[in-house]
Amino acid sequence: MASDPVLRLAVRGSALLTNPRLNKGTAFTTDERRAFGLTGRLPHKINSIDEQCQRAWDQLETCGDDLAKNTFLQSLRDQNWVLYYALITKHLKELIPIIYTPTEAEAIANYSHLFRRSEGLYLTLPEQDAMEEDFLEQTKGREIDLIVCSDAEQILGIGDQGVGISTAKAAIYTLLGGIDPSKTLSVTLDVGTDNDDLLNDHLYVGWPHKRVRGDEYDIFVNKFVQLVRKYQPHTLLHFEDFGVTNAYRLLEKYREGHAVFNDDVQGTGAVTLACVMSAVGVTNTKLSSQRFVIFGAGSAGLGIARQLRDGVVQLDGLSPLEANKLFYLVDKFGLIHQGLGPEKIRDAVRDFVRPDDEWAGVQANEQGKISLLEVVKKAKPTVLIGCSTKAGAFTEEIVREMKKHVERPIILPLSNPSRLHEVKPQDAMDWTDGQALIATGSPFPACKLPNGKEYTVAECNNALIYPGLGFGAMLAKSRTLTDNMIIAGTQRLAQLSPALSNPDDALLPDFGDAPAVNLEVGIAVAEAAIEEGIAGVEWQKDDVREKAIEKQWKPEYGVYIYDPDGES
Ligand SMILES: NC(=O)C1=CN([C@@H]2O[C@H](COP(=O)(O)OP(=O)(O)OC[C@H]3O[C@@H](n4cnc5c(N)ncnc54)[C@H](O)[C@@H]3O)[C@@H](O)[C@H]2O)C=CC1
Ligand SMILES: CC(=O)C(=O)O
Ligand SMILES: [Mg+2]
Repeated sequence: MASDPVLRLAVRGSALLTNPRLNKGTAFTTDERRAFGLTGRLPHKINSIDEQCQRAWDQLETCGDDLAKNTFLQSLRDQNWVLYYALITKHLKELIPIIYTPTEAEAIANYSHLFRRSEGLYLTLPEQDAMEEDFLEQTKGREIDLIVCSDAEQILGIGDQGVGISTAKAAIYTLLGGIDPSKTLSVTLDVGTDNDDLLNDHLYVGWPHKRVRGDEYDIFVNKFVQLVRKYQPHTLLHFEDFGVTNAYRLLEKYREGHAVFNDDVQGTGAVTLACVMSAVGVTNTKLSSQRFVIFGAGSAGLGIARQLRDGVVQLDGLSPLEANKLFYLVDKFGLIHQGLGPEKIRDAVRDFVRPDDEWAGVQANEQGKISLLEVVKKAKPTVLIGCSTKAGAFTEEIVREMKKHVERPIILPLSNPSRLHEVKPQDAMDWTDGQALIATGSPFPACKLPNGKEYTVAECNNALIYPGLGFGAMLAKSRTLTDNMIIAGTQRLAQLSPALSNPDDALLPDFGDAPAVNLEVGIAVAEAAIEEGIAGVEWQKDDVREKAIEKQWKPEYGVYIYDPDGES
């Protein structure tokens, strides 16, 4: 579906040129220029979208570095949505790392200094009396499919940024999930920040106040969620980069009765399960015969542990209790084991706490921690996953120790951006004599193998699956996003893994194929919703593919007809 195949518009002149959803720039046709009062506002030549893309690409290439490219693309989006999405779609592999991880981390860290134009809805705690009015100002009369919101407490691996991320995540929904950008809304929930650099920066654009927590925070977030439920009850509500305690609490609190999704928990869990399923296919073993060490037990780490555990239960038939025993979680206090005591063990990790007697006699380090190295020595993991933000944590000693006990170690350093990865893929490959199966959170170049061949490092990033999960839930008009729907999407992703047909190939599909992959994920998710009886559509499972293709938004210009009674 083109953005708007035929649109009847009452907007004219500069109001049309400054509306990024409607603006076509030099692509307005002669008839449109005459009808909308644009003849004198545009140079003579009428360009095709391909010519516009070429011009934008040439300009982009003059930008000095990736951050400047990110800023350029941001400006382009402010001017012309179709051109922005068309350009990135044409150069997906090169430009996703510019508008998303790793460059987006730098853009968010510099948000206040790069700020040019408002984007989405800003809801600030001290101004919450006006929240309903502000919300309606941006949503009234609009049919919104998706709201991406963030309180920016744990942005990627760079921590508390006060404001940021939602717009990049929403753009990915359009690029990789085919979701109409006019049906998305990015929301910043500004509850202050504990980042002193921002608080001391007089150009900081957010609310310069310590981050508000506790009841006051809950009331503010609840007010927002209730507005979504009241005015946009069918919208998918996507939570991104909340701090770990809020991430789990909010997901549990709101997921019943509304399609709510936490990307860092569920999206990361799903893509990692797909990746491990693919690796297990290469090693010709089963999920249930793995031993998993997860380093960093925050939103992502715990989401991964739960999703892998549920995968073991659903796919291999283990009981949840048996499946829990396959996991060893390591966080700031070292291995999470009973002896740490209740103040160091969050409720959410309870399923995975190791018994003390199992570790009797194991050497704790000088701070009393059972270190990652000791865990690797004793647990002999087949899968080592990093989501700790601790760059270089998978040292040579640790990786070599892992290799002693397993022929093909599965090593997934997932922290973002690239500089925070727990190990460089090439190092992990060298230390395992070319035997490691590797995927990373941000894009990395291929590794050189001892036999002179190259190994493609898959990007295990939730963007390979969350746009499809969201699209599928929306397509089926599902009231909730259930675990079954997520597993269905995950299995479809795993089936598309290149390693399935060639064990030397990447563990996950290439990001250049991410739109087609997410479409397949979306179809699987919508089919699962229909099977579960929770879809809100009249049509049947057999119709899903056709409906999905029909609903995909494409960055193409529609035809505009002037109509004084049309959209103004
Ligand atoms: N590849 C992907 O799709 C995704 C990657 N991530 C990445 O994972 C990382 C973590 O993200 P979140 O889970 O959202 O953050 P988080 O703050 O919820 O979790 C980080 C965890 O690591 C622990 N940690 C920090 N330093 C440590 C150390 N030295 N040793 C052991 N544990 C340590 C923290 O205590 C915390 O529990 C980030 O870099 C993020 O970008 C997150 C979501 C998706
Ligand atoms: C990819 C992502 O969601 C993160 O790094 O937080
Ligand atoms: Mg995230």
